[in-house]
Amino acid sequence: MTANPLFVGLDTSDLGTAQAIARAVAPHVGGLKLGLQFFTAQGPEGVRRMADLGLPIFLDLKLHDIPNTVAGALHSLAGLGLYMVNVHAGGGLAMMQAARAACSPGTKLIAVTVLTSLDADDLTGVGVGDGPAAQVARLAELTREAGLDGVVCSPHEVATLSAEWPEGEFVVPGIRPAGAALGDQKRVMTPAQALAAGATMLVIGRPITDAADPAAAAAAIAASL
Ligand SMILES: O=C(O)c1cc(=O)[nH]c(=O)n1[C@@H]1O[C@H](COP(=O)(O)O)[C@@H](O)[C@H]1O
Repeated sequence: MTANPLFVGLDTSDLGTAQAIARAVAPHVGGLKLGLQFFTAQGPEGVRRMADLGLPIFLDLKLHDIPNTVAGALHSLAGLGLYMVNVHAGGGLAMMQAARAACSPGTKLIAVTVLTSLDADDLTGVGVGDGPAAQVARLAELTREAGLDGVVCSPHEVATLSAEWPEGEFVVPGIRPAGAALGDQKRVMTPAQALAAGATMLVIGRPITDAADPAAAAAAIAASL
């Protein structure tokens, strides 16, 4: 874990916006998380520009494809000096093993278990009848077997998982300060609750980026930990 576990999620298509928020919150966060919206608009060059700010970068592309394609994508990312990248654990053991082999040695590789925007009803809709906790546990076990560094899970599962996998990385989105708008998130807790439950990284986007004063919002969250 980096010294400060708070990574700000910069979900914007605009490089200038991402740079401005990153500069404002830099004193209060441990790193930057760039995702699909940023990458589809700005590509690897945009990632390099963000890395110029000097903070660790978690590139959240949630890769999920056949093993050969995922491995190829990870080879393409080599050279960006990333702190962390992710794949979907639902891609299966062989895909995760191929990802492990292709990922740069200095980059942490983690797997998304069950998205924090899904609840038990949503899982039933995709054929998983026994709820988020059971599905997260199954996928975390598969992730560990594949030799990855850890998982993305919601704050609701992290206590059980971190007790069973003490050296694992537990990246936890679905974080909402008390009273904050949920948006599309369904399995949530506050930053302090998620950290106490065992998260090694907190990913927080809109509660910081949509605030009138992102620096103050990030500072308040950091102070609450
Ligand atoms: O892998 C992720 O980062 C991720 C996994 C997950 O299950 N849920 C989830 O919200 N995320 C990401 O975490 C960020 C959360 O953003 P906010 O909901 O705005 O705090 C977004 O950039 C999501 O893409």
